[in-house]
Amino acid sequence: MGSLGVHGKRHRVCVVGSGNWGTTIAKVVAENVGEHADIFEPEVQMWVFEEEYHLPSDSKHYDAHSELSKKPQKLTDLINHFHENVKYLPGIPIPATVIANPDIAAAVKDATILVFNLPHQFIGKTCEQLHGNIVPYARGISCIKGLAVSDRGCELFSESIGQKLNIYCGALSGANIANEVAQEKFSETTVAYDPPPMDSKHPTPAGTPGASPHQSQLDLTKLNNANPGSTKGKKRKLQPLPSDYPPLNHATMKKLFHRPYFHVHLTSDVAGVSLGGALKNIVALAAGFVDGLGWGDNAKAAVMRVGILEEVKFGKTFFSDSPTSSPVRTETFTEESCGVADLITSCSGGRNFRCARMSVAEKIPIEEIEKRELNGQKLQGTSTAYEVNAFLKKEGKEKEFPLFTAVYNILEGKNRPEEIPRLIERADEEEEVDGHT
Ligand SMILES: NC(=O)c1ccc[n+]([C@@H]2O[C@H](COP(=O)([O-])OP(=O)(O)OC[C@H]3O[C@@H](n4cnc5c(N)ncnc54)[C@H](O)[C@@H]3O)[C@@H](O)[C@H]2O)c1
Ligand SMILES: O=P(O)(O)OC[C@H](O)CO
Repeated sequence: MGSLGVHGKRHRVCVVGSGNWGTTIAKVVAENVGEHADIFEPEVQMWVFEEEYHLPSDSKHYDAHSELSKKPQKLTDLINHFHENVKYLPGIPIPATVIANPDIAAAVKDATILVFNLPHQFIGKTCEQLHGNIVPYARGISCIKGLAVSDRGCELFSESIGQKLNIYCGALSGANIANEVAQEKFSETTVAYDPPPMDSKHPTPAGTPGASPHQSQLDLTKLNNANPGSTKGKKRKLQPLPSDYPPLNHATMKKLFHRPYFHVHLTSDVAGVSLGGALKNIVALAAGFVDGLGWGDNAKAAVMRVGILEEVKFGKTFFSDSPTSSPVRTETFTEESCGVADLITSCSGGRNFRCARMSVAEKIPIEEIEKRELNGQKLQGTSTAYEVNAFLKKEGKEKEFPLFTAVYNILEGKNRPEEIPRLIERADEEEEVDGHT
């Protein structure tokens, strides 16, 4: 079972969610905890939103004589029997140390590291179920690509999870199409982790990359800040991690997520990492729309160019003074996997891109394509486009984000994909052209 090293206790990890990416990350984490038995418990719990699943006859596990194949079975039973998520990540073996658990309270029991990985529309309800069931000194990492928009404003999921559960939560995001990572094809990712220093016996020295201006604070008390893109919550104090656990710092996070085929870069820019992952899904829809028209790579490059600029502008406008993490850095979008690299991969082969392309090419609503093509997986771009638009409207800034606004209006049927060039045309150039005519 491994040695305890110099610390009395080891971290127990639970992955909250078990979809296409949730299962992939559970695989990554399980491989790593097995290699770092002095830091982590060897078993990884994976909470599964239980459902019945009937093995398709083309599954390699299908056996006409087996009870498991004759009728629908609980997905958790199938995952634990075959060590494969036969519905959401078929064909990929996962370590036997990943335990699929339908009971959320049991799955998170005693877990000191909670990895949140489920479609963003389900996180609110899931946090309600978690409330009161986690250890108070647990720490989180959100792998969710989306934003929590409410009448309180626009929050990062790392912030909203942190608020709801009174824990610190960082973020993981990158150019990471799940199936490629699951097949161990080389990818990079970005992990943002910027907790108060009490968890780390070796905090990042101030003034060095990865250091945070907030590392001298033990509590997250600036939460009534006037920044519209920040959490406007109640004051809260974090529970320190007991000293008999290994420290939870950048080095530990790297040991948890880094694989030879999945390279992790650590940063403290939680807002930048989260925003890159959420907003690129809107841009991927736009790329799919123009591709669905048959317009080719130049058109796609044009929407990607405008898209990355709107991502940075959104971050700078609304998250320049995040109370719970360092200010957004432009470099996070340009230099890290979670920025332009994720935009490129998502606009090449992501689900949002592919479904938007089919929707335009076949003239079928994207929700129908999602149901037909994704076997229960969820698009994040469509709801994010609506949520971001509601927030921009409230802030009176729709016109300042023409691509995000165009995607929303196309989904709403108020504009057509063919209008994208006009909708994203730069105002100054329109004036110059007018002046010459
Ligand atoms: N799939 C990818 O390639 C990928 C890569 C990186 C990041 N992400 C992000 O990771 C997050 C999770 O995506 P995913 O691909 O794992 O999910 P997914 O798209 O495969 O969604 C299916 C999951 O949703 C769950 N679900 C359905 N109804 C539910 C409910 N009512 N409550 C709770 N869960 C419910 C299902 O059980 C299943 O686990 C998303 O924010 C996504 O953007 C996905
Ligand atoms: O398939 P998508 O569009 O949800 O994108 C998947 C990942 O986010 C790509 O990094």
